[in-house]
Amino acid sequence: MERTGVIIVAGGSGSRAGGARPKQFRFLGGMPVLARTINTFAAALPGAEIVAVLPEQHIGFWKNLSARFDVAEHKIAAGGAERFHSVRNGLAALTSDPGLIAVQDGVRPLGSVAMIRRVAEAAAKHGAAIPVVEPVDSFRETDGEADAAGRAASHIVDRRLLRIVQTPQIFRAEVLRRAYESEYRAEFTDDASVVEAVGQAVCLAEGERENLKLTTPGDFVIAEALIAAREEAENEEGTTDAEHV
Ligand SMILES: Nc1ccn([C@@H]2O[C@H](COP(=O)(O)OP(=O)(O)OP(=O)(O)O)[C@@H](O)[C@H]2O)c(=O)n1
Ligand SMILES: C[C@](O)(CO)[C@H](O)COP(=O)(O)O
Repeated sequence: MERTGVIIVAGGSGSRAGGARPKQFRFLGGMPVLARTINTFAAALPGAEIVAVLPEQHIGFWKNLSARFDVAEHKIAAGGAERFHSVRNGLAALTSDPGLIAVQDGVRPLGSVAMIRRVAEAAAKHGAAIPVVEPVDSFRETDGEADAAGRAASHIVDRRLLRIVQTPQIFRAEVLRRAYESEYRAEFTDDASVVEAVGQAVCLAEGERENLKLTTPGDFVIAEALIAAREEAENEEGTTDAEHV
């Protein structure tokens, strides 16, 4: 596997999840969310340089918290105003000049080692790859603002054409670095949108439905249940599942 740098963006405030501290520091199955994410990447991509991007005001807190757990080696960088700026700060903190760079949401702790390696292999082959899953709901696009009664005209969207986008999003290093020289635009909600804006085609790799982004309080309930089910399955087998850390 080509040498890979990993930027784990955890510089957000977690406003939709609520809680006393940003969601990346909350506990899941007895361990901080961010520690789980870091350890999964260390297992998937041995020897990778990992940078965790954190809200500046929580860097000291994370250093104390992570010292209490077995967390893989990682550097720390300060976050920016938007996810885009946090990725840019993470890029500046990578020192090992890797061939590939993976960008991962710190709050997606449940993806498997196999999936991460699958996306990395696709990126090495095509220059840019992201994990996606097929939606299971129906979608409507609204045609404008809702009226005073809350009614908006809308039309059905063909969901067979849609994919739900996840992370890690992995790119040839020079492609990602060049793309992040762009000015920030509000439609840059992920890294694929940034690299596409400079002309790079993005390969879609198979994601995982369980690769949840912890966004709202209910997501934590689902994630706890998934972790408990995995641990139970591992105990029943009497082995350690190397697929999930
Ligand atoms: N300025 C920002 C904003 C987001 N992120 C990170 O990007 C990932 C995905 O973002 P999201 O789930 O939207 O996290 P928050 O921005 O923290 O959540 P919210 O929008 O609810 O405040 C998270 O790991 C988050 O910490 C970041 O590094 N820097
Ligand atoms: C990067 C991402 O997780 C891909 O699905 C997503 O776009 C992040 O969105 P958010 O606005 O930061 O929640």
